[in-house]
Amino acid sequence: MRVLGHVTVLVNPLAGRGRARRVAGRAIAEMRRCGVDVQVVVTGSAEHGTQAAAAAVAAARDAVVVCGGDGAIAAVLPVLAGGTVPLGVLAGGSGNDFARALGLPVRDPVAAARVVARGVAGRVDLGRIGERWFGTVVAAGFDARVNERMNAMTWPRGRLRYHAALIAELAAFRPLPFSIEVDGQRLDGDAMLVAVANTGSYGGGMRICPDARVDDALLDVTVVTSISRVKLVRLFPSVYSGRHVRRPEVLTLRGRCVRLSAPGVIAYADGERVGPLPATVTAVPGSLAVLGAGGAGG
Ligand SMILES: Nc1ncnc2c1ncn2[C@@H]1O[C@H](COP(=O)(O)OP(=O)(O)OP(=O)(O)O)[C@@H](O)[C@H]1O
Repeated sequence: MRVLGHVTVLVNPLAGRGRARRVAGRAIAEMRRCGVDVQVVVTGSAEHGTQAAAAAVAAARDAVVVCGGDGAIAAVLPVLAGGTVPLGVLAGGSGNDFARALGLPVRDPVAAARVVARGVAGRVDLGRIGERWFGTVVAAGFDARVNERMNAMTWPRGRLRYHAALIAELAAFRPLPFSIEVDGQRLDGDAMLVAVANTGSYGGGMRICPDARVDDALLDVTVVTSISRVKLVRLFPSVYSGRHVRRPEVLTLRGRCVRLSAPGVIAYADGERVGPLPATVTAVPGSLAVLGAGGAGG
């Protein structure tokens, strides 16, 4: 087996509420056992992650490996996008939707370490929202509001906080007047949410755009049109299977360039706050080299 020479592992200690630290311990030991020279940087912020990735590329390391979740991966995309230094992923976040979409191991740190050590990279698409790169999904509307509300809460912890934010937002939410343009085709109307996806899921397996593929050079768009709260609650469980897209109140679109506008609506990408709409989202085919990519679709 050919083994990768020198890699830098960036550990996000916040990811997965501490899970990344445990994953890092096991995965790094396995990489070293395989003969990889591993330099470890525990990063204190997303900015620190970006800087450490830039330093690794400048130092001609063979790969930048992120031990964290989708947010920590997003932090290194400005450095790695468009280049040849591959990203390695040791899934240590709560959701790990990017790793899932690439078919990388998300529950087995030793298996993830072996994928990195093998050193075989494939290229996948990324998206851009404005000037910012993303790997998974841009969310705007109800789901982004839940995210926004959850980030402002300090209690309860974990999954419960998500559900508490969801219920609170549901009580307050009104449909939003969106304008959506996909490759020049415009659609105006009230909607609960719009998601623009490079890969199929967000939030740890919620398959909001279930047919999105990371290597098709296209973005998938899911629009949940204006529906009652009761219908929205009923729709929610089907997002886990992706069956919601079969319902008449859900529209799906596909294209290379998506323009979104809706007054006062905040966009999120890779679970991180981007800012208020309007925004232009584009697909950038083959822009990221990833170790072990090419195993799965999503
Ligand atoms: N390299 C980094 N080092 C430290 N903190 C980071 C880094 N990258 C991002 N962060 C911050 O840590 C938070 C959590 O990061 P991350 O997304 O990696 O884990 P997660 O939220 O548990 O996983 P997921 O996004 O897959 O659900 C981010 O919202 C961001 O504020």
